[in-house]
Amino acid sequence: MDTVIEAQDVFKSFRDKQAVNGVSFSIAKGSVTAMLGPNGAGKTTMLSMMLGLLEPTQGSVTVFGRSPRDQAVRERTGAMLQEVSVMERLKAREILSLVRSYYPHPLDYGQLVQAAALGASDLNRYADKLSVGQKRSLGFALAIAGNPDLLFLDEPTVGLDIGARQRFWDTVRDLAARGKTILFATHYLQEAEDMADRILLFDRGTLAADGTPDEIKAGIVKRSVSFRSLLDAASVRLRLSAYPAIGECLLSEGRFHAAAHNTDEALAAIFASGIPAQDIRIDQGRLDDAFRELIMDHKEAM
Ligand SMILES: Nc1ncnc2c1ncn2[C@@H]1O[C@H](COP(=O)(O)OP(=O)(O)OP(=O)(O)O)[C@@H](O)[C@H]1O
Repeated sequence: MDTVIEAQDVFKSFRDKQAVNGVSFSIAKGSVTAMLGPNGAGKTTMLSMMLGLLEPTQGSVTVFGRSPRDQAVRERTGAMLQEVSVMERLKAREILSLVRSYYPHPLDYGQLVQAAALGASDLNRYADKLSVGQKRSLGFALAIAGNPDLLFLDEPTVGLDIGARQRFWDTVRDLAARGKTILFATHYLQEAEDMADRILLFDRGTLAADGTPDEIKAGIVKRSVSFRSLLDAASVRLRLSAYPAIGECLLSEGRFHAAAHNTDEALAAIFASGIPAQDIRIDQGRLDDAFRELIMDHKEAM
């Protein structure tokens, strides 16, 4: 594995606040990783250390085998942070050209305009007069202006409408297909599930989980089979109790929900039990349930 980022036992404290508390991971070249976690979990602090904007209090972070502050590393790295500040008294097109000129091998101007999704008249406007969403799209174009090998995005789609969000992820997909390494922090579980091949789940400064979206779901998501039946709850539970494939069976709003690790075996058990079951559904569980559960388990363990 070609390692692009290596974080080893990283701690970061601000006065008496422990923002990152012993985090280790490595990021492989060409991977798309989502950093998930509730507010204040330490995602931005971790990103800032990978960008060389903050120094760890303890532990080490290397990018391309060097310090994130190294000039050679900075030239290969792009970042879109939560607060996109645009230079005053410069038009959008002027900022794009200026930022391109900082880099030895910038992306094509046309590609940047496409990523910024700005029309000719908006490109001619002063950047500080653009809407919040347009500023963020411009911020994204600036992040990729240097044709970076590594891209950091901190909650990149906040404030973008559906169309802009779609365009944004299409561009990210293109970049990933070209072997770029991408790390993004998000609160949107669906984005993490759709876009990332790996999720780092942060909770109060530590890593609560690390795996593919499927692994995270498989580890903790409760699958169940639900159905309606004219039989009463006691009879249903009594009949199902003979089948180890079925866990707890709850009755909610007229539906029985039978917990099961293997829903095929659970279905077979329901049929074998002779329970007259109707309107049978299989629920494979959802990532946001998994996420909530992980955070809860993690809190209890701490
Ligand atoms: N410069 C700072 N000085 C003091 N405390 C800070 C500083 N930066 C971050 N913190 C604290 O460190 C903790 C982690 O913050 P961080 O911004 O990394 O979380 P986050 O996971 O990115 O949250 P969010 O999802 O809200 O952006 C928080 O309690 C925050 O208040």
